[in-house]
Amino acid sequence: MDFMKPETVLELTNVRDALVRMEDTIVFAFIERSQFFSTPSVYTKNNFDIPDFDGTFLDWSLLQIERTQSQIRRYESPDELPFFPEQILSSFLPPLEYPPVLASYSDSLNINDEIKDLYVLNIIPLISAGEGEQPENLGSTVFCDVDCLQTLSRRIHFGKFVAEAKFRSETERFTKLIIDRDVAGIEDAITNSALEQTILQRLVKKGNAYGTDPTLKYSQNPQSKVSPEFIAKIYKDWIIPLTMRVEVEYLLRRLEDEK
Ligand SMILES: O=C(O)C(=O)C[C@]1(C(=O)O)C=C[C@@H](O)C=C1
Repeated sequence: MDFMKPETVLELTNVRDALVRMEDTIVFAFIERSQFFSTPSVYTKNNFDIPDFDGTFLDWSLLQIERTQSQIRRYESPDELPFFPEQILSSFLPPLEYPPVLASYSDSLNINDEIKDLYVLNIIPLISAGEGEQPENLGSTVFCDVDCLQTLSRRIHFGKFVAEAKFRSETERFTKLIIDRDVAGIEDAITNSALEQTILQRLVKKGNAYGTDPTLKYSQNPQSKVSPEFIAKIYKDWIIPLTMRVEVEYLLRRLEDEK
């Protein structure tokens, strides 16, 4: 996929290849986070006395990182969406002129708040080293969280590219479903259960392979760092359903923007 060449972005096979590649990034991000305990103090609002800031240490860190990364043009890329869209900065570098691929309302479809909440509530308990915290690891923990959140956000919002590719290849079918506001029909049209099964099975294999020291492969009991079953569960319960939600929400508005 090359965002300068829209035809490559609108090819569903290319979009799916990118999603497969992101599995690696997500599995490794979870493995990095698994070194640390759950660390509740970084997710508790105003637990630390942060000057001029009302929120959690995670929020503060994420915001500082986004402000820096916005200046190196991270959010000009059509596949990156900030958690704090109102507070990012513009870059001193020349603006990037990507040819538009997605509909004009695409940036306003942003479910990052929801992704952050479910990450803290549901994903951390499954991937962290256990309950509790070590005071010397607050920064390292949050750094891993930012990585996990950015990669989850990119993966889930990639649903927009999936949806655009599907809309263009079956415009008539989707146009009818959109006019009828037929959410169940849209869900049905975008679901590929066989592909989901393949993804979940591959994740268990990746979790095992990436999370285990390869030199211990033939030992009695090589321990994987994050349970491969939990990785598959996180995809099944949250990542895939939210990707589909993004697809549906994107499609429901798609006729506003007939190009
Ligand atoms: O690849 C697709 O067609 C998608 O819609 C993406 C995705 C996923 O999140 O991986 C979501 C729903 C489908 O059932 C299969 C896969």
